Amino acid sequence: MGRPHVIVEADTAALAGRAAQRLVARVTENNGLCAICLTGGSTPKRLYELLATPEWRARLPWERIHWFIGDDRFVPENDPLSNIGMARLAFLDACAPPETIHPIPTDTASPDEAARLYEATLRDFQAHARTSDAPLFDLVLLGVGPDGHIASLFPGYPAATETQRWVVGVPKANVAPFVPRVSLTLPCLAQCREMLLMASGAEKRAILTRVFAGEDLPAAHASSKRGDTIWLIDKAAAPDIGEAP
Ligand SMILES: O=C(O)[C@H](O)[C@@H](O)[C@H](O)[C@H](O)COP(=O)(O)O
Repeated sequence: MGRPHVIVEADTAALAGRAAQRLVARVTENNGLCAICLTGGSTPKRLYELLATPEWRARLPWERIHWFIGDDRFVPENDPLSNIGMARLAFLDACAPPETIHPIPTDTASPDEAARLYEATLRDFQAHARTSDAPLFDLVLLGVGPDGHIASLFPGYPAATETQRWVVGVPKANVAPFVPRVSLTLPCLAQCREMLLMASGAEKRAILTRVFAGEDLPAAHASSKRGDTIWLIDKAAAPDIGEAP
């Protein structure tokens, strides 16, 4: 990848505020139905909680924003490991009309079956709810794991190099304890006006150094094919790559 566009904020609270501003900007520039792809993890949780506060809640046209999830564990939504469950608790259930929330269907027979159904949901949404020239998503949010994974695309596993399918089952990966997962793929995540990758804390500095050096890692291959790719990080996570713009 080329040198990424990097925004460095002072701390996690400032990072969440900047992410909320960008989300509002993406929604405001689209007068039709908006589509936002959420992610799991601790960093975005701060953003989600911020969106539920009266100040930010009032700034969003909730009835025309549709919420998807970039990956999830194959567990019920009320399991503490569920990404959509976390997002529901943090803001969706309080703010978003139920029909605008699109979870990965984990009450199905297998992760592969869930992937097939979710891909059909996404393709149907793009065909019928988006205007013909719009990419699938207005905004894709992502976090990065210490091994350079994004969503559930782990380095060295087939899901990370999938080129055709939009959603895949992830039956194993080198994390313990592992729970089978379902993940959007790089070609699916790339269909967005903005990809916003968030990372905070000193424990992310080493992996960001490797990603920004262009190592062969899923996080280094993640980019928007239809718009901007932005890394939003805090000072503690920032590698020594020069001054932020
Ligand atoms: O379900 C998950 O855990 C995510 O989808 C995963 O890709 C996450 O975004 C990264 O592991 C970063 O997580 P943190 O923000 O918690 O470090």
